[in-house]
Amino acid sequence: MKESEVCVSIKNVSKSFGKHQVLKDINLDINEGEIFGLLGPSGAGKTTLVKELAGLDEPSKGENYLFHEKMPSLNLIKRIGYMAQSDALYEELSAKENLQFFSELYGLKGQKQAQRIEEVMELVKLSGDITKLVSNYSGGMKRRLSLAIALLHEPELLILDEPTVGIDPVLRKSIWKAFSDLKAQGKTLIVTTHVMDEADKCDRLGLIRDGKLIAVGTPEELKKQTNSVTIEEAFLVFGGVER
Ligand SMILES: Nc1ncnc2c1ncn2[C@@H]1O[C@H](COP(=O)(O)OP(=O)(O)OP(=O)(O)O)[C@@H](O)[C@H]1O
Repeated sequence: MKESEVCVSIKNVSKSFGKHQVLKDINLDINEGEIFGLLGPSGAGKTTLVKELAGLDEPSKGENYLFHEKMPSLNLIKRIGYMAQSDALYEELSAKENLQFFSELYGLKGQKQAQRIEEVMELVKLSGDITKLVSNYSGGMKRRLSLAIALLHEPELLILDEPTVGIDPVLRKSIWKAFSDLKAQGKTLIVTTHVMDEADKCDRLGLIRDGKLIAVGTPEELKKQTNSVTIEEAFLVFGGVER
């Protein structure tokens, strides 16, 4: 089998906000074509790390490389799709107008734009609500629209911060199916989550606690190494909690 190319390389990354060190010497490679889950409790540093990968923030120490280029880099913007934890949508516009606005930013025009808008809305099951104002969307619908926007320009790397928060289990399942279809097309996905059953669907996981990467491996490896039945249990063992 061909060795997969490294897509994301995090090298000795630390981040402090004032005196508060939020990321502590993180080293991690993520390969092309994998679904990589960043798992950790609230406040562990997941958002801080993915924001850096998306080019929205910079480390205090160390470097992040995407496609062998140091971030932040404007060259890479078109190759990345980023879905933030809080939805960055124009509430006073319809979903369609939001999609058109972001399409223009990515240089998608005319027939191609119309086609992509249709495809992504179909994927997140919002086609029937495309003309509604975003202010009339529910929280879960806004999440799905944000995901649709992140997918518009068919990025090679998707960075998704808690993509399924507020989404019901049936739809969550179809969204995870969409993730594995994207992976099958050769895309790379980085997904932050604190939902343990989602963690099991990732190819590999990075466990983050108090800004430290405490373990990396496939869900099976992590469970085996800790003699655990669930990822939740494995997480606790890696975090030093007595069972
Ligand atoms: N701009 C900022 N200024 C000061 N502190 C910050 C800033 N951004 C994040 N933090 C702090 O960094 C820590 C990590 O936050 P982060 O959002 O990365 O965690 P998280 O793992 O994504 O948590 P959650 O799942 O709740 O989003 C928290 O203590 C947070 O308060």
